[in-house]
Amino acid sequence: MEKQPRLLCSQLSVGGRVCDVTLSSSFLSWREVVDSSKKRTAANVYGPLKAAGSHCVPVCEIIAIQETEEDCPSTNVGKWQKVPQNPAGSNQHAFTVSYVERTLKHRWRCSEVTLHCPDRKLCLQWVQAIREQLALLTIRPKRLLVYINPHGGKQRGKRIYEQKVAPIFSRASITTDVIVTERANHARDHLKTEADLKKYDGVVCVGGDGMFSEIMHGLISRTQCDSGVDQSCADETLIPCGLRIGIIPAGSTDCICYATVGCNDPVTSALHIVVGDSQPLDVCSVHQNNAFLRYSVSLLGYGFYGDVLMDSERKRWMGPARYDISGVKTFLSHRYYEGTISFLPADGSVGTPRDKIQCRSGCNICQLPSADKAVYKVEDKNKDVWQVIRGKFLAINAACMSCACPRSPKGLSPSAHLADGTADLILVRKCSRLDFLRHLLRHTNKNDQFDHPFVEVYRVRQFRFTPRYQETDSELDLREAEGSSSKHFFTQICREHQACSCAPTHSSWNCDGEILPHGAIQVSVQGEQKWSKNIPMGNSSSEVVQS
Ligand SMILES: CCCCCCCCCCCCC/C=C/[C@@H](O)[C@H](COP(=O)(O)O)NC(=O)CCCCC
Ligand SMILES: Nc1ncnc2c1ncn2[C@@H]1O[C@H](COP(=O)(O)OP(=O)(O)O)[C@@H](O)[C@H]1O
Ligand SMILES: [Ca+2]
Repeated sequence: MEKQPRLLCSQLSVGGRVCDVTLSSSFLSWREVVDSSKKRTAANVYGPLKAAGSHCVPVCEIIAIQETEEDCPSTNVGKWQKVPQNPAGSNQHAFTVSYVERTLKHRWRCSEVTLHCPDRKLCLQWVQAIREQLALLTIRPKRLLVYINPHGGKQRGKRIYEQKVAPIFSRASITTDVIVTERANHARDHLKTEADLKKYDGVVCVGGDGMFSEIMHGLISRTQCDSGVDQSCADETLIPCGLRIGIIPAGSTDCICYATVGCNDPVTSALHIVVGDSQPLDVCSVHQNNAFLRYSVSLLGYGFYGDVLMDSERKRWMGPARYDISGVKTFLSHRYYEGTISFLPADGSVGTPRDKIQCRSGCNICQLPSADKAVYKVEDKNKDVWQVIRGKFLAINAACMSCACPRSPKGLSPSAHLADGTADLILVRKCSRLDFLRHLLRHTNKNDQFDHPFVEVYRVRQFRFTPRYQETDSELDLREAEGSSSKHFFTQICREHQACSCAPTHSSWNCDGEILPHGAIQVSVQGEQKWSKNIPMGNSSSEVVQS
């Protein structure tokens, strides 16, 4: 730890023990004063007593500070009144500091410590000094606009917010305007046209990926509209949004929260929001022939995940279990889809989907500014050449981030980066049910899900997909020229007789958990530099923050 100039240093009492308490611009620390004249015991000869009595909290992780009023019942009047509470018996002036404590599996909790002072003047001096340090943390939000989807996940959004999140915001003196949505797209429309965004430092989404997507669409559309940017043009440079989005997980998959924070725990997310953590995210824009369709930040999946979603929407009443039932049903149906995928590969400097590098908060690759990425460029002849793959697929997935979630803790693409300007394109070709099951099961364990001959994965900047039934005559002719003449004859019959029994099967896209019925799409990953302000709050990996 780098030595910081001390702002304040006193001997205060913590839990009945006298401690040296120090405040610097970076840390608040307290260490029990060990009486050297005390007889040495086995416990303190080797130092554990001293170590156990030593604590250090980064100032940036202090949630709040307040003067403590210590009350206890008076015996004669039956009322509560202030009495001295210091076990040392010498004072009644204390202040309480609430701070972040890291627990297992990336979870954060709010802890408290009460420090007793010998007099009020010193107590106020400490409260003032800590408040001044907190006031310097300007990245922290003060006013938030909160949208709650009461029907997401197990329908616990409202309760989660009221019981677990609101008390933390209130302790951190964050003021909120809360809107419980009354219909799908309520939050999106409100953000797009009505909300007075100047009043807020951020927007909070209480719900799942679908709800996050609604809010993201509202904010992006509002910003583009205010700036006169036409979203329907696939090549248009988008204007960054000025507000961050915080996620309180209360949905069914919560993959955007899980993949960014490392867990789907509402208290952890609330604490990340309070301390002002942020993480830029890549956003994919999805178009069809110059018509804007949607944005995506997690999964764009055609075939298997599109079909799971389509089936699961009819079972919403089941809550998150709908995905398991629809997953099994879709797996058993074993449908495959034919089509053409073309993609623009990413530059080699952003790594590969199989390099086993895990993206974390502060990731080196995501932090490279785009100009530096160009300097690092590995000369790659294929860089600007579209690659084309035709075939029969069980699933075509594009993951802008790992898509880690409780069902798959490492995710669909474990090495995908959060903000590198690329997506991982995963093609699962037609294979046997058993092979597909092997592939799916590898999402739930440590084995490499890409290590199958029928799975291909590419890191891409853009891609296009055209299902066979939407291919133009010239595309079909090209394909048929590659195939046999009998195939050509067969295809002609099918194209001319739409009602024949061999009509192609259609899937739809799963776009962050929302159904996109369009088959043919064009997708571009908007570089993170364009989205550096449109970021979820509450999403740094604790492993990095701890280091
Ligand atoms: C037989 C064992 C099968 C195990 C398969 C496990 C594979 C899990 C991969 C999960 C990828 C999740 C990608 C996330 C997508 C979400 O955006 C989306 C919407 O989330 P929400 O709004 O919170 O509901 N969720 C899904 O599409 C669910 C996919 C579940 C597939 C089983
Ligand atoms: N009040 C509401 N009533 C019905 N649907 C809503 C409401 N608010 C939001 N939605 C929609 O619910 C869908 C699912 O929301 P989400 O929070 O992602 O839950 P889940 O993770 O269970 O799918 C989203 O498409 C969102 O637009
Ligand atoms: Ca990415």
